[in-house]
Amino acid sequence: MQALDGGRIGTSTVSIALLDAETESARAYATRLTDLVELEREEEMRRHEREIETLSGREREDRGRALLRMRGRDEGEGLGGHHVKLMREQKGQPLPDHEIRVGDLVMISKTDPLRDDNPTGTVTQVTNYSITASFDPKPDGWVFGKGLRPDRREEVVSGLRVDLYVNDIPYQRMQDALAKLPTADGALKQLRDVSTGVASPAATEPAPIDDWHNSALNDAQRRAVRKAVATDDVHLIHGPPGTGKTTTATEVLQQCVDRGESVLATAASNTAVDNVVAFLAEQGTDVVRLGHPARVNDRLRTHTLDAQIEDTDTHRRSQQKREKAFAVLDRQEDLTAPSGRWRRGMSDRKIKERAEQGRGSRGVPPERIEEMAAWLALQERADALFDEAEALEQEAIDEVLGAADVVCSTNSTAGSDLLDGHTFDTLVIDEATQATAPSCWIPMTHARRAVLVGDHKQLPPTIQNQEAARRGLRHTLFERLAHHHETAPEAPGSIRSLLRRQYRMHETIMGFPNRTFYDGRLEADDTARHRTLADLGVPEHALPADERRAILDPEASLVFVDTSGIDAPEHQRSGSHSRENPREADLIAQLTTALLEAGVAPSAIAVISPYDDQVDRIDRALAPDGPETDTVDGFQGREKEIVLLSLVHSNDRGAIGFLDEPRRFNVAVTRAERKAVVVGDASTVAAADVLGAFVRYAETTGRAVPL
Ligand SMILES: Nc1ncnc2c1ncn2[C@@H]1O[C@H](COP(=O)(O)OP(=O)(O)OP(=O)(O)O)[C@@H](O)[C@H]1O
Repeated sequence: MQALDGGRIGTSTVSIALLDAETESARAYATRLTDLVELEREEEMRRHEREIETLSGREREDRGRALLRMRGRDEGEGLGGHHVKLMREQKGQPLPDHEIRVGDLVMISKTDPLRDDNPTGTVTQVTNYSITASFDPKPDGWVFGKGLRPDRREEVVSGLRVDLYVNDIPYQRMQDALAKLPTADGALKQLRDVSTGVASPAATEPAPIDDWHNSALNDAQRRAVRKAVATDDVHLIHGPPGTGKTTTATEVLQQCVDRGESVLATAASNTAVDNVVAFLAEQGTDVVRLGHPARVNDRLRTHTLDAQIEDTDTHRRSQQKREKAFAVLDRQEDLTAPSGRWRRGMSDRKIKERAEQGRGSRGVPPERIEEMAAWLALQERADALFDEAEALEQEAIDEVLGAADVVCSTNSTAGSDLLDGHTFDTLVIDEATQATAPSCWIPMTHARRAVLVGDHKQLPPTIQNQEAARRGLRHTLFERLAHHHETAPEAPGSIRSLLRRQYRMHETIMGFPNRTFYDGRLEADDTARHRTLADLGVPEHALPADERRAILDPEASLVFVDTSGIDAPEHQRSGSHSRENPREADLIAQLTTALLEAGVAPSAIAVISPYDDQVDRIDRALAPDGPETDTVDGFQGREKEIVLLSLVHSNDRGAIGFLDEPRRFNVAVTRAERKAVVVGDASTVAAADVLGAFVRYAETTGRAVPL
């Protein structure tokens, strides 16, 4: 092989690289991942098809994935094909809430949404009143309401249905990022080769740091920051729940800012990004959060790019230009537009020439021509003003991005046009073990080096297609890097830092995940070890005298409430894939109310459940200004003094659905600081290994309260 290397076969040069079963060439790696992303995309389409089959149009509209009673207007040829504007049949009616966004694929149908020949198009614009999509080829006439009613007097009102078919943008961005890998050079090539195991990470000495933003960091956290800040390519920060991964990542970001670097921080989910933004903002770092303000936590809206742009003078100037443009367009109203009847085939240039000469043309009187020329002049003026407004808007964006210390976004949004051409000195991906490799590559193509933070014992990325999962999409970049460059975290050249001391949970809450998931290597910091509700000044006598007192006892930090003795069956709403348990929801509402009445602040409590429908039910049972409610997946990375968890499942089959993923249960029980109350039916859930072990742990070490 050595003899062959560098030689020629025909016109090709032979290059021999060392590959084993686990290392792939860059091209093979990118191609494989691109194929897996495509499988995911197809799976999403199939899921929409299945939902279209099983739900009525009205039900799908209620979920925001279809729009009924629509009509189409032909907008002519444009970028990407033939444009059609879709609006409610009734003029001027706004669209209901929906999930359809620019870049999504939508399908139009009239009688049967499952017909193979229904046109599909890409959404190019969304307003409160309309969706515009481009189609190639041009859809048939029925889409534009062409045709006559049987009485042949009036145009048919279309009665169209628009269905969300696939949210294409994230897939496109992943594939665009992967497409850059085979021909990458410089920093991206090194990141790629270290990730595929072809190259070794560059050896660096930990950076000396004297000024810490967070002086509370422990030795392991400081070591992790020193190594991350010094790395030339990749560093991994690994730690169980509450060990301060996000805290450490925040320090890494701030140290990089201090060194004058440009910094990008991302995560797969909006919640995780919000979490990083909150940490940074708390420390007074200037952050700008990319992404649609509607998907950003209310408290953090002021950090969004949109909000910050609105505060700039440049944006105000842009708005003024826009207003002027509209005023100019208003003046057109009194003039004759150069449309079919008066234009008579004349080009714009011809109209202007004739107007200058004061001449008419083929039955169009000179005064009409003059009006049309004036109309055209106003149009040009308005167009120029709109262009200037747009340029100023771009300037405002650049201003805000340039002034920010740290840019934060989801992995996917890092692939938006906003960051086109931007390369950041350092990228930090939080909760990287919850992101697929293609998702991480989106921000990685914008970075010189990357710090990945995660814990592979918490929730993995959601993968919809089983084949894609099996063929490797479930292995995250974090895991792959850890695997390729496996050395003890303490070893000098290791690319991995391990955090072990947790600052969140009372030791009884920590005990179960520690023995089940972390081989007993987790230790509780003294500040957290003995924290209970009693420290918050909740007196036992303030609690109700019924069985709730045993459950809410301030000294009991881990309580399992067993509903197997009462009639509390799970339910499934019709058409829903989710689950709910009304009795559990009522019980949780009563427990929460008792806590609030005993003086606990709503902000100290969170109620979580694996199921959306149960969260929704509990949410409705609580007062609007009551505690936060969320799914377990949505609450990953978060913490609260008291967490109530509703397991939901109660059936004769021992079926536990979402809870069959032990990592989801790990996330769920590790959110509480002082008190975790888990409500569930032991006779159902204990059939599963991990949950069975948890019930036994609660009986022996925590507290079990049978109802
Ligand atoms: N060195 C420290 N001293 C005191 N408190 C700390 C320290 N490090 C972290 N904490 C606190 O511990 C809690 C958990 O930290 P953080 O959210 O960063 O952990 P995490 O590892 O990211 O958790 P998760 O895995 O659940 O996302 C936070 O309240 C944080 O302020």
